[in-house]
Amino acid sequence: MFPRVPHRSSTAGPVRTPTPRGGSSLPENPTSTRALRLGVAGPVGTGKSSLIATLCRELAGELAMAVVTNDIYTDEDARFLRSAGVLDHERIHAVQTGACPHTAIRDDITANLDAVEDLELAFAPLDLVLVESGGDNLTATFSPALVDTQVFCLDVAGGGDVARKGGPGITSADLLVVNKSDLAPFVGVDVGRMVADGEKAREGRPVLALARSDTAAVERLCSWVRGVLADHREGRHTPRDPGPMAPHTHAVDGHEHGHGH
Ligand SMILES: Nc1nc2c(ncn2[C@@H]2O[C@H](COP(=O)(O)OP(=O)(O)OP(=O)(O)O)[C@@H](O)[C@H]2O)c(=O)[nH]1
Repeated sequence: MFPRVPHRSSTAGPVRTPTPRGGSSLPENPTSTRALRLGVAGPVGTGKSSLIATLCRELAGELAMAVVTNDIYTDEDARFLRSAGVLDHERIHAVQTGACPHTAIRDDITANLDAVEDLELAFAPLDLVLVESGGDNLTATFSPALVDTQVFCLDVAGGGDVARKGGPGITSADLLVVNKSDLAPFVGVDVGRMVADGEKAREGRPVLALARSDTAAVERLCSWVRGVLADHREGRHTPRDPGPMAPHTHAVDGHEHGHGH
């Protein structure tokens, strides 16, 4: 896809000179920081790939972007994004985790960090790299060593009570998205209630009700990304760790392995 490059430190350092881009309301990159790395996590099927496709569609005209996807056994999410035609195919890199998705975004981030850094070098200067986690459960969050900021995605069809159930993604991701709000009338969910539950759990951190067909909500999502990117460029953004998942075990090939996290 593109040449492998030596592994570099992932810290936000002066690795590039900014390129002004037409149409962006963002300030130029005064500190020459590397791209903002934005993770999108959440349970299976909540709309992570679609949210990333929407961000690419809306922002690729003003920001230089690339995407890393994670799937356990396939490259299906990368193929979905390539077929959506939202970015050049080479800017979308698939990581096959071969294990539970949180392993690759939190416990051993090497494959993802390599993919992010390869894209940043191959397409320098990039403004924004989106990293999609494989679909996991309510406890999966990104390591702050991999991404600078993270979105946790729920969807209304998963049940109106999910935002109340807590877990580090819901309570502490930088943005909680209550996705597919257009489906709420069909599944008997009160989106306002779900958003209020999320806000209560998050002590003021933002919650956004989103549907890809809702242009006002999509614009709010884009504005949030622009705001975090501006903070990142100005050195005002500090990556936060939403917190580890609970210790648990997985049965693999007849034996179990545990995660202490
Ligand atoms: N109605 C509606 N459907 C949506 C929306 N966003 C995504 N979907 C649908 O929800 C399904 C799952 O969307 P994906 O984007 O593949 O979800 P995902 O979280 O990436 O899925 P995994 O990678 O398998 O975990 C697809 O059928 C999408 O078309 C939305 O805003 N509204």
